[in-house]
Amino acid sequence: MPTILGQNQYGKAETRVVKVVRDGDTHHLKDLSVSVALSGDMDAVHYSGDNANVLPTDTTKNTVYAFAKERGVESAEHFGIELARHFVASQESIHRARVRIEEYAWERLAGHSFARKGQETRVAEITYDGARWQVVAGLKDLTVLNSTNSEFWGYAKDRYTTLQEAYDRILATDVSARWRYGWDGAAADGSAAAASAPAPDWNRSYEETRRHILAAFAGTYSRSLQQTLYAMGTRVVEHRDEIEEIRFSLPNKHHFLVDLEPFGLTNDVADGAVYFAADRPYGLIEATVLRDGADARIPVDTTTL
Ligand SMILES: O=c1[nH]c(=O)c2[nH]c(=O)[nH]c2[nH]1
Repeated sequence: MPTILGQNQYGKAETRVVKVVRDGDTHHLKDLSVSVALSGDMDAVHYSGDNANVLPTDTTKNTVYAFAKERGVESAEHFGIELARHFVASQESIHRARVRIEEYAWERLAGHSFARKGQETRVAEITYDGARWQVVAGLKDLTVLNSTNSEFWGYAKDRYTTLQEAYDRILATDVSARWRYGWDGAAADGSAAAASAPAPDWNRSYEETRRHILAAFAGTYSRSLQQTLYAMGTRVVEHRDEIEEIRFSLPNKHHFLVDLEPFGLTNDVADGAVYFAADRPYGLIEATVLRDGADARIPVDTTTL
């Protein structure tokens, strides 16, 4: 044989598992990406396509979900130890298991509302034509999640609709928002004297707008992400006189309850539910909320800003 097989390993990479444990109105969240790599007696599958020693990668994924349900996720380390031991102990052909885990940290906004730890990106776009200013500020990658108080049902259905109605789902998004300030540097009499119209306190405005967005996200009982978007925009425009319009681009980061029935496990939202966090495709919900009478000037393709 002109070749021999060298080091090899296989498994499922980046299984995204979210576990929500409810303690009354206080929910506890674990959010992991788990990558399993197995190795052992794998000559035959490579040399001749004999799969007898191959525990499917699909099974390693299922095991991650089932273990999250049955054994819980006390820590990434402990969870990884349980998994690695299981694969080596239960399959004669597997001699080594490497489990890599990334854990995403969330900070609590309220009982069941969370923001991903790590600062979002603040953005600003300033335009000046020699007479007037336009300032559009915003943020992106502010990841938030409500582990309850979100429903989606009563939607239009056609022959291609398979989505099940949801009465208690996870609502998660990466908030991207752009807001336009009314300030244009003009004096009250309309003359373009930049010095005569005081500019807003940009830093305070940013912090307050961010705070209102988060408060509206956490405080809105949501029947759709569209409704939550409108509530966030309304709250900003109502509380911040200096802002004329705000535009959101919100990916709907779907979290699906994992079907654990094949493993004899129930997976109920009320009892330590395990979710599959899908990354794509995602719904993308976008809209502008305007002060009544304001011009819509924020470009529609805000993500290029
Ligand atoms: O909040 C939602 N809005 C939608 O428009 C939609 N569409 C969908 O499939 N799920 C959801 N969720």
